[in-house]
Amino acid sequence: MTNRLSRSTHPGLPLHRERMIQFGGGNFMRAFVDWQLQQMNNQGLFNGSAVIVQPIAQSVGRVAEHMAEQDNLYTVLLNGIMDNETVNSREIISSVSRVINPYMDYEAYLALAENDDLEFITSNTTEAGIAYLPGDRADSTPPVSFPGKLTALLYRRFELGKKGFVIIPCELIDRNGEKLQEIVERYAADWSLGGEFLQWLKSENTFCCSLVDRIVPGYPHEQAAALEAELGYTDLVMATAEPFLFWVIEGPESLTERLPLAKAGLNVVMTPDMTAYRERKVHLLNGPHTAMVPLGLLAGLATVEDVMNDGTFSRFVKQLIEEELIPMLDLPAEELLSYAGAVQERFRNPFIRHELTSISLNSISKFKTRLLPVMLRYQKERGRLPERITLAFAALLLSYRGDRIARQDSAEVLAVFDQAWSEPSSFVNTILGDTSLWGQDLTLLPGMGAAITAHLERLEREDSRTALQELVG
Ligand SMILES: NC(=O)c1ccc[n+]([C@@H]2O[C@H](COP(=O)([O-])OP(=O)(O)OC[C@H]3O[C@@H](n4cnc5c(N)ncnc54)[C@H](O)[C@@H]3O)[C@@H](O)[C@H]2O)c1
Ligand SMILES: O=P(O)(O)OC[C@@H](O)[C@@H](O)[C@H](O)[C@H](O)CO
Repeated sequence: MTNRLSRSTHPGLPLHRERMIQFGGGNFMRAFVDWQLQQMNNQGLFNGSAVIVQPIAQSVGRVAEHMAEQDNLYTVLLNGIMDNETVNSREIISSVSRVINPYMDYEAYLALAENDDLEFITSNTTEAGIAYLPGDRADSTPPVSFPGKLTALLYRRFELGKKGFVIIPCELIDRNGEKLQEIVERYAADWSLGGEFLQWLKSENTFCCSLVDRIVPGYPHEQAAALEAELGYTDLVMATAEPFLFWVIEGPESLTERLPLAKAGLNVVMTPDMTAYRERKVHLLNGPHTAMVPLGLLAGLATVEDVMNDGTFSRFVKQLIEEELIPMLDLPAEELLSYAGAVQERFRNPFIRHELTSISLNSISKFKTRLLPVMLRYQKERGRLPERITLAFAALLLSYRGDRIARQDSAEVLAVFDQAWSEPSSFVNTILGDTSLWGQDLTLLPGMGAAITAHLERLEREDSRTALQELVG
């Protein structure tokens, strides 16, 4: 039994002044944003830490408690192949100062507004976090939603007559910075915070849209005991990640100096327009992830690596990318092919276990943003449906019957499926026609109903591997 990681087991690790407020202390943020702060600190380029704010009442995975027990230290383990070299690094991250739970200590949370050193705000509260919650109140301690909490903090900062923040959300939603700003302004209006505050919000604060990319499977449950022996200490919040990292920030040129990520050698791009980067990533990385999940799970596969090591499945992924996704994107084909090649290498990473079930969370909304737009464009341009996306779509609908694989989605979405599956003969029509799921009536798409019906029948008759084999050869 080893000792718990702490500043006693590792004396001498630097303590930095707080320069960033970070909403959400999940695996991703700790292995992405805080890991990057650490790299800048290692080179003397930032000399700052992040103070994490817990965005919801419950501490997911008891991260807040474990961080406190470990003096806010934790380990990031990077495993993979980078520039043809095997990377297996372990680093103790000391760039988080503390975790504030605003549900337990709201005053400590609001007191962040007093600290002039704090100039950046980041967040990852999952796709669900950047949302307007009708009825959220200024006098709740704290307001329920993340944007509500942020509005309260910004208002306190304004009242103190201090400068604003550079705000960089990392949630995987399109135009995340703009959406967050929109909701903060809506609360400012709802809560009658006044024209001067609105003016300060706009002129003193910069909301940047951003796009993040790093695969972070998180806590290595299966290897935890072996790692503990290797590291010589116990760390209940260590996180595994791939070495690859990419962060696109749509922000002013001056940010390059203030947040010297690129100077520290990190793969970070500051750009006035991130649209092309977003399309490339969402459709060529997240899209195949979402397509492989139901097909892989129905065939009994467990991880992304299992999918890539299976001849039939990896052919499916390659064909999906090259024949159905890339031709529908507007960037130069050569650049897309090179990115897609790198993505498939990352999917093959032999050192990390990326569970299909962890990607499956909220698969319906993921299908809508990651694959449906490509499917619609393909149908429009080619006059027929893309076969691979359509088969994956059918597998997804089947998986939402809930009898063969476990579903992870909101109660509303599951209720729609339960209702639709209760009448199997009309299921296809009901589900494709549900505009709350797809934003449009998919029964109107020529050939869609018939294709989905045929695939569903086939997936019931044969397993998904056989169905795939017929398709990909
Ligand atoms: N893990 C990855 O490989 C990866 C890579 C890129 C992006 N992401 C994104 O990061 C997000 C978080 O992933 P993770 O691996 O850190 O997960 P995680 O479960 O470790 O952390 C989730 C975080 O979100 C917060 N949260 C959960 N529900 C919320 C809600 N309704 N409102 C506000 N906050 C909420 C939790 O408090 C926690 O801080 C994912 O949704 C994904 O969009 C993950
Ligand atoms: O994180 P999610 O659940 O939104 O999506 C699952 C994966 O597609 C995603 O985490 C990717 O691994 C990540 O976006 C890579 O940067």
